[in-house]
Amino acid sequence: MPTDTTSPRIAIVDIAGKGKGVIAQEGIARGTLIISEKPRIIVPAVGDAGLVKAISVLPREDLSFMLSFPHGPEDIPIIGALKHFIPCVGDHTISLCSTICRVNHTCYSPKGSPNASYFWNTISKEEELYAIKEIKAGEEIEVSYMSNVSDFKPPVQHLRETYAFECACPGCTRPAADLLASEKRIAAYNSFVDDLPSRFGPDNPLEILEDISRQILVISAEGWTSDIGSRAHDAFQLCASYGDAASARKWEAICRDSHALYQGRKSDSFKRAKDLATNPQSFHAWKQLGRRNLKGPVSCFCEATSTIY
Ligand SMILES: C[S@@+](CC[C@H](N)C(=O)[O-])C[C@H]1O[C@@H](n2cnc3c(N)ncnc32)[C@H](O)[C@@H]1O
Repeated sequence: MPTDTTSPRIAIVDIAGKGKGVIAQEGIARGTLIISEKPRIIVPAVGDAGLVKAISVLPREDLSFMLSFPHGPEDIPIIGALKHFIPCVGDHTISLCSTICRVNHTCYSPKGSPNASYFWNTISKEEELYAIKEIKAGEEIEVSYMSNVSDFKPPVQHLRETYAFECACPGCTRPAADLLASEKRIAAYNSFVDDLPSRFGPDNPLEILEDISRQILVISAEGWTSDIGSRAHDAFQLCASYGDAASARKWEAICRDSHALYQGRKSDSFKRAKDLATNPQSFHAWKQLGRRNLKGPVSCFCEATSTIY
C-alpha cells in the first residue's frame, strides 16, 4: 500500500450542477493522503447562541469565503451555507477548511461509491482527505457525506433535508424497487451487527465467522466497503477469544488495512489494529473462550474478504 507522503496536485473547479468541486490534476494512488488541512474558520454549531456573534467578528474575506458556498432558497445565506460545509462539521463547532469543504458528495451504492474519505485527526487537529480508490487525472474527488452504515437513512431524503441538495448519483437514481431492496439488505445487515455480541459464546465460532464473511460480501455489494474493517475486527475478536493467533492476525490485518484506507495511518483505530495484528495475544479477552484452531476455514473467508476493500 502506498505511503502518506505524497502531495498530489488537485484543483478547485466549477462542476456542473454541484457548484464548486475538487478534481485530481494527476493520478492519485489508493491510500494516498490527498490533503491535510487546518480549518480556515471555526464557529459554533448552528443553534448555538454564540454563532451570530462569532460570525459578526469574522474578517470580510472569511465572510465572503462562507458566502461563496451554496445555500438553500429558504435559508438566511450565511447560516444556510453552514449546512453545506459538510464534511467539516464537529459536534459543537463547525470547522471550515478551504479545500476539503469544496469536495462534493456521492453515495456508497451498488452502482458506484466515493473515491475518497475524510477524517478529523484529533491529534494534529487537521481534516485529512484520503484516496480510497485509484483516482485518475481529471477525475472529480468525491466523498460520502452519509455517516456510517449503522446509522443508515435513505440518502435522497436525508441529503435533501440535511444538506439541501438533490443527490443524482448513480445509486440514488436507480428504480424505486432497487432502492427499497438495498434498504432492506442494509437493515438486515445492521440487525446482524447489533445481534452479533449476543452470539459470541462457546458454540459455533465457525458458523459466526462464516456469517461475518457473508455479511461483509453483502454490505460490500451495497457499496459500503468502509464497514469491512469493523466486521473484520469482530472476526478477530472471536478468533482471539479462542486463542487462534494465526487466524486473529489475518482478520486484524484486514481491519488494519481498511482503517488505513478509510481513517488514515495516523488514526488511533489504525494504530490499535496494527498493534493487535502484530500481537493478538494482547487482546483483553485472549483465550477467554478456551482454545480452538479456527485457522483452516478462516483463511479462505479472509482471502475472499481481503480482495474487496
Ligand atoms: C461541502 S460543500 C461542497 C462544495 C460545494 N459544491 C461548493 O460549491 O462550494 C457541500 C454542498 O455542495 C453541493 N453538493 C455536494 N455534492 C453534491 C452532489 N452530488 N450533487 C449536487 N450538489 C452537491 C451541495 O450544495 C452541498 O450542500
